[in-house]
Amino acid sequence: MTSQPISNIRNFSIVAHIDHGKSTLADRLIQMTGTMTDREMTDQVLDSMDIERERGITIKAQTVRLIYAAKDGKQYTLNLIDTPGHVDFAYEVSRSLAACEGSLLVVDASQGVEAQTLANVYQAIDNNHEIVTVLNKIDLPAAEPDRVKEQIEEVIGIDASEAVMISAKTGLGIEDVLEAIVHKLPAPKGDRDAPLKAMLVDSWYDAYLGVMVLVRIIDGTLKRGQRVRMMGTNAAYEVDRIGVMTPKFMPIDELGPGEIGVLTASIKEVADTRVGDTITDERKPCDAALPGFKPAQPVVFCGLFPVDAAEFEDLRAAVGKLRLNDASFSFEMETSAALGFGFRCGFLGLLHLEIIQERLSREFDLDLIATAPSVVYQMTLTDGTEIDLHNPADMPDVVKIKEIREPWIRANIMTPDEYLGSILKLCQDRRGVQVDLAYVGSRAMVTYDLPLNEVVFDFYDRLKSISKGYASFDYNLSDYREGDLVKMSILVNEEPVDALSVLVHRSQAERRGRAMCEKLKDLIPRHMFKIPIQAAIGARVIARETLAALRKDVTAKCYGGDATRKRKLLEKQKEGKKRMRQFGKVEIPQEAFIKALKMDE
Ligand SMILES: Nc1nc2c(ncn2[C@@H]2O[C@H](COP(=O)(O)OP(=O)(O)OP(=O)(O)O)[C@@H](O)[C@H]2O)c(=O)[nH]1
Repeated sequence: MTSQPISNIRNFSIVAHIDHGKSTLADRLIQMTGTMTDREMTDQVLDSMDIERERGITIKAQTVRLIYAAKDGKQYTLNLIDTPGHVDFAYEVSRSLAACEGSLLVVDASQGVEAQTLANVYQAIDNNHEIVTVLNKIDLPAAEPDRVKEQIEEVIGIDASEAVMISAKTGLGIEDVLEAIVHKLPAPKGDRDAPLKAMLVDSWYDAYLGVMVLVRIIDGTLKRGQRVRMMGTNAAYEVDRIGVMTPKFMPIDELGPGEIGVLTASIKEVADTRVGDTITDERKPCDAALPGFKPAQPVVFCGLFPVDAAEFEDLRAAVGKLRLNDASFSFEMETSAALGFGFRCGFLGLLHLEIIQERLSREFDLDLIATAPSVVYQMTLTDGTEIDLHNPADMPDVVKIKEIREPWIRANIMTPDEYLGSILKLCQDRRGVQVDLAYVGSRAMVTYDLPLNEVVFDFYDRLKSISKGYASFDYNLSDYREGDLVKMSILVNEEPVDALSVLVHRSQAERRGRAMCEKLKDLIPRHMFKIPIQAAIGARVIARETLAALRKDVTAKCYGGDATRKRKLLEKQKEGKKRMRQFGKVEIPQEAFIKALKMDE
């Protein structure tokens, strides 16, 4: 591949609300520019992980270089950086955007602007992007392009009169998108003769090539064999390979200013690379690193334990493997009185947590118990020590605590008018503080400050069910605020089950405690004896349920009868047992740990 003049390069990303058609459009662009043959196109090329495809969400940002012969007779190199479509990965999104000069704003013409459309497009605008508005799904009978254009102008405040109308599904209008990219988005700028300055945009692990690092060259050139230094981690490497993704890796000799490509350099783990870091020449470094470098911080933690204690080593190997490819996932060993050996894991957010759990059970075939997700609390102790608490089980004695602070988020919710009342109530119940309420046509746009603690568990599920799926939600971590938080323990048959203890706001403790006891009463099977289930703060019991004793043995009714039937029943019971955990004399099913925490209001 010959090197292009910088004026023929366009770097762009696609910003959209989930499901508005970002991946479908990306695939069409790849197909139209002949980068791949139809046979090579799997359903959606850019979302390559199984779970991503199944759930239809983009998790890891990927990139692709397209060669487009435009109507003006010139050939252009278009670099598309795919951004993850979820708030958990906000920092990755911000770095991907910082690597481009423009964005395609894709809006579903039948749905209009949603919460994530706003969050993402504002980020693009913050990065000084030129924006090309694309209205997708105009093939749908419900499409209302004129109304949506108006809405975009009104809500986002950008000119939508020249919006490109397309159907990514049928292929209509895709060439217009390519022309708009070439003519409306600016070419990158950069100085070829300056020392190398490149941004580390993303990294991932490839089974054949090892750790691959996606870079955007700002100034200078990057060549094979060059010695480079990462300015944030201060590690130095010799570059083994340079290439571009088409979307397959294709080796090239050199990357110049404005270009986006990939390097490999015998880097052992993805964790050795930091998104947002600046890469420079070891011998002739640039003066200053790029601004805005911020290592990813886990915000949600939970314990993961094997159902079968013998699988602990398998779990250790599995989390180690996942970490190879995901620097933002962290873990350390943990022991629980109730659950034995496991790991305390840190995640960027709830979706991230769910993805990792799912991968562990699916790809590694592990049966896991996950404890209640918890946020990171900051504490000041009476002796002045500051600690970060990741696990409610490690909560210091209350007399030693001077102050507890919890993370708050600013949430944007967009919803059809008719669900607004219930949504406001939900936010209010979760200790929310209303910041703003505005209308866009018949849709309400509410901004709330909420404690992350109240959102982590099932806020999103509740929001979706209240609004029949129509409300959309987006958030940013804002600050830490002091809170009157207490540790609530759950006792089953008088024994505390540490994996079920949670930190709650004092005002919510009784309600949460009662709900958890009621849930557990339904989730724990009856035993031969009566089982008290209690919620307590310190020594004070705040809620109690009693699970009545079971009278008969399951096989009693086939006494003297058919032996096969009896064996089958026992086997069935054994199967059930595998998913149970013994607590003192009581067996608690695996599913109880998560289900007990869900609130049906
Ligand atoms: N009718 C119609 N459906 C479309 C069109 N474009 C995409 N879709 C469908 O809309 C759904 C979502 O499309 P995706 O491309 O996966 O959406 P996305 O924005 O990439 O979603 P994330 O990857 O989760 O961010 C899929 O079922 C697509 O088949 C279109 O132009 N017309």
